[in-house]
Amino acid sequence: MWEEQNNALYRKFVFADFSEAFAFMVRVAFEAEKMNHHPKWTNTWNTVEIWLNTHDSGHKVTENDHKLAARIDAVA
Ligand SMILES: C[C@H](O)[C@H](O)[C@H]1CNC2=NC(N)=NC(=O)C2=N1
Repeated sequence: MWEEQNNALYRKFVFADFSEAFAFMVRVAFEAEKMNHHPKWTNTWNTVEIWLNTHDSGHKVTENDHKLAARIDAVA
């Protein structure tokens, strides 16, 4: 589930291994490009952590962040 913390939507995704995690990141990258809205994220082996906010709006959580979060859930 996404949590709101420090003006960002945050969620941690854990996969079976690095291949699954990286394939997810590729799917997210294409969704992000389509929206021109991009995640801040980290990857450590099978784990991807994502923070979403809108720097163009003073680093606040906006509708675009909720929209990208929903698209990320759909490709997870
Ligand atoms: C110029 C371009 O539209 C902006 O820099 C976009 C690109 N991707 C972005 N991604 C996110 N998460 N927030 C933004 O404010 C943002 N702005």
